[in-house]
Amino acid sequence: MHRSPAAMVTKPMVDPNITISTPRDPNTLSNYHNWLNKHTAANFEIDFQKRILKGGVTLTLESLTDKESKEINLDTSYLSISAVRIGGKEANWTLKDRLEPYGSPLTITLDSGIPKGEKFDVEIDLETTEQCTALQWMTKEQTSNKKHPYMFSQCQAIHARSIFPCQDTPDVKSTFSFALRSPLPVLASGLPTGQKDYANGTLLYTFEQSVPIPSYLFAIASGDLASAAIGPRSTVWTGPEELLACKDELDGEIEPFISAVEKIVRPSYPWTQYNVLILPPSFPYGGMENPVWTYATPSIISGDKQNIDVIAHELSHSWSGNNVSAASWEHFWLNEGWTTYLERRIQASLHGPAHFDFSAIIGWKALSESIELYGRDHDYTKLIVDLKGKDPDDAFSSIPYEKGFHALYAFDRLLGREKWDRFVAHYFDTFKFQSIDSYDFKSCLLEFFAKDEEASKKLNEFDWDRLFYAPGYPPKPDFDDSMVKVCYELSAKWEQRVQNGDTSFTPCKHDTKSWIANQSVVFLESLYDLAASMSRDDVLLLGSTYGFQDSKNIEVVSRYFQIGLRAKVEDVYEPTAELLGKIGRMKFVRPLFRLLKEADEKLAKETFERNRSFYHPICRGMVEKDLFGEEK
Ligand SMILES: CC/C=C\C/C=C\C[C@@H](O)/C=C/C=C/C=C\[C@@H](O)CCCC(=O)O
Ligand SMILES: [Zn+2]
Repeated sequence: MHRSPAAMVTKPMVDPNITISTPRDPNTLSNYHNWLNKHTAANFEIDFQKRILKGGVTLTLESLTDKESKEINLDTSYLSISAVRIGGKEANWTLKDRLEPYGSPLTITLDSGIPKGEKFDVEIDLETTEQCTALQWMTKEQTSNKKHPYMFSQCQAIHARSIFPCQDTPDVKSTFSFALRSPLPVLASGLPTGQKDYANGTLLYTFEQSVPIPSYLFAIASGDLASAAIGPRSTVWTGPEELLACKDELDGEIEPFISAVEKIVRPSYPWTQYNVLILPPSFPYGGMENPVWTYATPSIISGDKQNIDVIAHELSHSWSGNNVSAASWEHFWLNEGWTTYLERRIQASLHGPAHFDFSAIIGWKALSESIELYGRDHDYTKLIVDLKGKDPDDAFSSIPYEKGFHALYAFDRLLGREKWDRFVAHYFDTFKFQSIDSYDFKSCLLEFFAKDEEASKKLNEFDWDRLFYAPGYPPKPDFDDSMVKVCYELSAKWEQRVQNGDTSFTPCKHDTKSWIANQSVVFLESLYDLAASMSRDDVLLLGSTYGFQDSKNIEVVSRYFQIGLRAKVEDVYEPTAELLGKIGRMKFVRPLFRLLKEADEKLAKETFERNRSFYHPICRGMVEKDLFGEEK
């Protein structure tokens, strides 16, 4: 995702007089070092009319101290809580003042401490509110067939607390049961266990997640959903009108991905089913690795199977992130770096090694854009970031993905593939079902090779401080550039034409004929700097010759619009505004809005206001900051 300087405006900091004394994770107000959430039972009615969830949660907590703590602090954000019970009796509780960006801690005071290891249930009755940041509610008019309303959640990074009180930290994992009443089909991040109790046009949908998961992997969705099989343990879910296109795109693709990862990691796929929910276009990310059901943007359904690498990525999270989890958002690279690495290993295994390098070259471009936007010395360009008092959403960029990938790929090359792969299997097996930080990763690697003199010498000489704390670019390896060479050769010809008026090169549709869509992406990205000097004729010729302007592949058409906006070619302004009303994936929306603002600020702001309710609350907030800064 691209960042604009406006998006980096610092938020009000937490009150310095309040100590957030939790080990490892500074982004929770819960005292999870005193109490540990072991199981979460979520019981909600999905009220489409009021746009709220109403019901409650029961948290099974274990005391981690021997009667020392009498206070339980849970994360909440914009919740309406009506009762808290322990052992069936009303407890003494209060909702403290809001502390940006972490919300209002729910403090429950006990009459007496609880012996270490003892477990008890805390029942909380609540409703979500209009300000909930985790849920998007859509009217039936906002859906594609306009027949039924729709709702879905996105809890990463710290939005679960706006659905239910919890220890909202990836350092805590609990099993989950879900009981969700709705007039429309429901999905959740567990295995389905049935539908029952028909009442007033609604059913109770139940799910169980017996693998402990962190709160950010809590996920629910409900709407007019249909499903089709896409593999022996996989189904795709989406609106009935979109189902066949989604099935065609994904059918038969999942099992080869799973087998490719299982060749290098352990344990085998731990979540029983791997299903995909294709969401409405306002879904703000490419994909979200919710267990059992990956949530994905419809923009990956491009009809050419060219964007299903997003699914390879989300599936890889089944091991990295969902099973072995970063203990705090400061070590997010452990989730995303490993996942990006595994995703590229899948591509190499299915399509050949050049695809590993091709994807890494595209990733390097995304990395450099993020680093340049933040500035090369910015703390958020480090592998381990300092998020004390910060909102993790503000630190999100391609950096943990790509710098994380380079950290791991560096060890792959340093140790050699055979040794490294032995460690990869060991790492995922050692830390399965746990939350770890970068230092756990380091000691695991050092210990694994302790008896291998050659490997251990290399690892001890390795500059770990630079890896973890140096801002800016990581060392750039030599990539196999066979797949990008043709793209750069064509862009060199365009450069000659644009800058030196060299008309001996006549663009022709055959220039890109044998390319895959991502080669067009590389080509367009390589023209980005040149775009500022391109004439209207050049831009229109580029779009019409290669069919970029009408491409159904959003990765391609959005890059083409970026060129047109950079060149200030008015012909692309309206089509850009139109696209911005059809897609809410921030990867596309934010750079397009930023460039549209530079080209035509009025149109950019009008386009945002017109589509305000279409965007997901996370995207809405980010674009608002990008367009209006602090002025709103
Ligand atoms: C150093 C950053 C620390 C923490 C950030 C953690 C979460 C941030 C948050 O904004 C949530 C991100 C969710 C991402 C989901 C999926 C991505 O893989 C999508 C990537 C962009 C895209 O393809 O659309
Ligand atoms: Zn990811």
